[in-house]
Amino acid sequence: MTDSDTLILVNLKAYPCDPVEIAEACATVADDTGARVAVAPQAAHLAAVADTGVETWAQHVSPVEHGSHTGSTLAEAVADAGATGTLINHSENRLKLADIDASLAAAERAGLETCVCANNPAQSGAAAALGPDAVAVEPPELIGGDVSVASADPAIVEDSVAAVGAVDADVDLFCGAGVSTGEDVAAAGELGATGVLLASGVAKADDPEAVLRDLVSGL
Ligand SMILES: O=C(CO)COP(=O)(O)O
Repeated sequence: MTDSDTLILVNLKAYPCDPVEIAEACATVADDTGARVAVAPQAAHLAAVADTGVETWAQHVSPVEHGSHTGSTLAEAVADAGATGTLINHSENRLKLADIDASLAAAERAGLETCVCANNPAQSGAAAALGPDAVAVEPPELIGGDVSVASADPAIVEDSVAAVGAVDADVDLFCGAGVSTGEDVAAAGELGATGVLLASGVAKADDPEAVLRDLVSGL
């Protein structure tokens, strides 16, 4: 990857890390290098993370509007807290097809950038048909592991790029699972991805800033 628009999205999931410390490291590395680095914390930490100045994403928005929806993650509330984008249908928070569509509508209503996650090329193409800004292919069996999707299963990335491009050339294809080094980022770019999603490589690191500097070296 050589494009500074390429996204490195750090999903903090529910890891026991300090979201503000990681957000500050991401903001520092983004400022120093011009790389696009974003953080997706727990919903309750969105405002604190956004206050660091880093690009902030939600991990999920619910397929609802304002109203009687206890326990939901309202897209407008996420945007008010400072998020500018959201994941939808992450492998660890799968939705029904109609709910992916309604979550996309909610995110668009709130002005959020959208990335729908998928397991494989067929799902990637189907997700692209719903018109998100991006689709992220993340093979569930590689999530949380040490081997990056781009080296363990390059065909899944290339085939997802093709599947998404065949449906809608305006939809970006990101990839994720096991990404933790600049080499992994470079390999993903060579396969046609314009962004990477990663979690454990940064959230579990002793020195998140050092990992981030290595990651952006692959752009
Ligand atoms: O699920 C992921 C990002 O959304 C990937 O997680 P890991 O980077 O821990 O494999």
